[in-house]
Amino acid sequence: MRIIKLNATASTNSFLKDLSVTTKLEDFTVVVTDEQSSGRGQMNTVWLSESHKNLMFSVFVSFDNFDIQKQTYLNFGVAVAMFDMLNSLNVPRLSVKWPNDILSEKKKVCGVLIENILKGRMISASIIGIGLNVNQDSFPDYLPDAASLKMILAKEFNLKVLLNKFIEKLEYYINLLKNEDYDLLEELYLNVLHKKNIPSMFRTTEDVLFMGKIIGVNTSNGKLQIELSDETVKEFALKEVSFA
Ligand SMILES: O=C(O)CCCC[C@@H]1SC[C@@H]2NC(=O)N[C@@H]21
Repeated sequence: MRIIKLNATASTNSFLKDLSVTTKLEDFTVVVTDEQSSGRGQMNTVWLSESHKNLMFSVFVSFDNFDIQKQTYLNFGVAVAMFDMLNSLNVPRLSVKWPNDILSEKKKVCGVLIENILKGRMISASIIGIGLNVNQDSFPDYLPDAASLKMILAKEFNLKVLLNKFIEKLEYYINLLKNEDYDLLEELYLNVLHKKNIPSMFRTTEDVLFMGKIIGVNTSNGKLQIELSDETVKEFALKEVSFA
């Protein structure tokens, strides 16, 4: 593992992606920063994080023969790695909200943005971007569902120690992925999936409300599978559905 420590950058994902174009990177090269001016989230959202208080980093992982159709398993591995690391710190009531938000006490403590470098139908490398809310004291009112580890556990954490612990876990789960241990990755992910098998109210993008329960994820397209009251199963892509 090689760690590149920056004081400030626009986005660690962008920095690492640019670096990978000009430099041959070894697996688990990490770019971590104290401050991000254009942190990016999923679906073109903005990732806001107080400088020096939280972890903002990206990890480079290359693949020999990794079909883009299997990328859901990479998502499983990254989410489970973060769950596992936080669980080892006794962070309470942890779950993974599909696809890869990590919740504690129903609040989001970590977001993941995976960006792939493609060669045809194959993923030649992935940039795994992680924003982990660690020592921030509060979040603005417009982010009512966000929290930090400090807000939940009432103590501060050393950022470097957490980063090292996570990379150790990530190496383990990426190994499972490279060994094509797909069923195990799916099982581990489904075991910690938020609201799995619990009847819940959902809202579609068209503002339609419906009852259903999450039963799994379609591993070939990454969509969330929700079983409706009449036992039919519907699949939803990111942003097509949310909890009501
Ligand atoms: O929940 C999300 O929408 C994903 C957030 C990912 C944020 C991290 S912070 C480090 C890395 N660099 C970025 O620009 N984004 C990711």
